[in-house]
Amino acid sequence: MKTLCQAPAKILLSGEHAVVYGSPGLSMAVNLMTLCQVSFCPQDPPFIEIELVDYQQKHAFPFPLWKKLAINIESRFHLYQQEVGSINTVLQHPIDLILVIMDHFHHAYRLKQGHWSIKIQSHPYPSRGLGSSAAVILSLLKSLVTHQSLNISNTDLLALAKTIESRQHGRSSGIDPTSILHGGLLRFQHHRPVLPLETHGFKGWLIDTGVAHTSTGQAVEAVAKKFKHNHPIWQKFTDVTNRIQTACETENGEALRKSIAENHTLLCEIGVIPQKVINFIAQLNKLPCTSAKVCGAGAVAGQAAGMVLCISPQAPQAICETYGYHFMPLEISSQGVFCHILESDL
Ligand SMILES: C[C@@](O)(CCO)CC(=O)[O-]
Repeated sequence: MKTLCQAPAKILLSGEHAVVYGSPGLSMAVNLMTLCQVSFCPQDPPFIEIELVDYQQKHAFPFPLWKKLAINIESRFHLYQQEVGSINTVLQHPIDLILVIMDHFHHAYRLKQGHWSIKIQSHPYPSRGLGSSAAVILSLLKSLVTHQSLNISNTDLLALAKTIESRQHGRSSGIDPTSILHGGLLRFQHHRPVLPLETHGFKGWLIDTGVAHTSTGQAVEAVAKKFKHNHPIWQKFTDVTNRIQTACETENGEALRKSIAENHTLLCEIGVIPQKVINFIAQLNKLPCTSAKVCGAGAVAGQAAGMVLCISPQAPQAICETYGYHFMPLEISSQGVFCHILESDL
């Protein structure tokens, strides 16, 4: 069998970092696709071939080697959990994420023995807070589920995706995989059902400030050191998220822009927005009917912070040109991850 799975990217309208501490978050799936092509041949000797198109890498692992490498990664994760190592020591190479996905899938559902061939290609904006790891995780898990004809609930799939994403983020709230699985705009909160929301005539732009100098895991780790679980800032995030949700539901553009600006201020307070991006957003916010915020984990070092979401009727061309930033219209993906069967076994 041969399959092709497509997973959208995600942006956060509100609640990044705060969701890790139980606050609600609002996330939106966007039309920047990660592609995962998988073929399986049961007759061949057990073997996993992996091509990472973005890194121009091809790897091949006999089953015992893959399992040994996966055990090493899990050991590093346990050291991180015991506060012996930093989160960045866990997944050390792009291939490590794939090995961990295969390993966790195998433990949960037993990977079929045979020749697996996996090819993954992300959209052109990785490491910008668009949920690239979650898109890789879900597109590959969905591929394996399709190949093995498994009947797995969304809850079980998301629990597995969140466990795997923790190897990348340290603490994963699960908002990125949830958003990528469902598509559209949704409200996410730990221990609460996911609430799909209408997008109405949501108009915005995505502006690329460049690859964040620190990973999502490092940003989450740095925030956790300064802001504990019971810090009052998380309630402020909750309040602003509720206001953004109401503004979306009532199509109140002015209230939406005001709350997006408040959310940006909170992100500055927790220290995940570099000064250059703070200056840039201040310029954007001076334009009529415009407000902007970083829409992923941000960065705790360097000058770039990944993607900025700019809510505005007009394209932010002049200011982006001054900063040398590329921008594009925001395109919502109403559909979450989905798989096509390119060749069946029959
Ligand atoms: C920074 C964070 O809150 C959002 C990343 O998109 C991490 C998470 O919730 O897993």
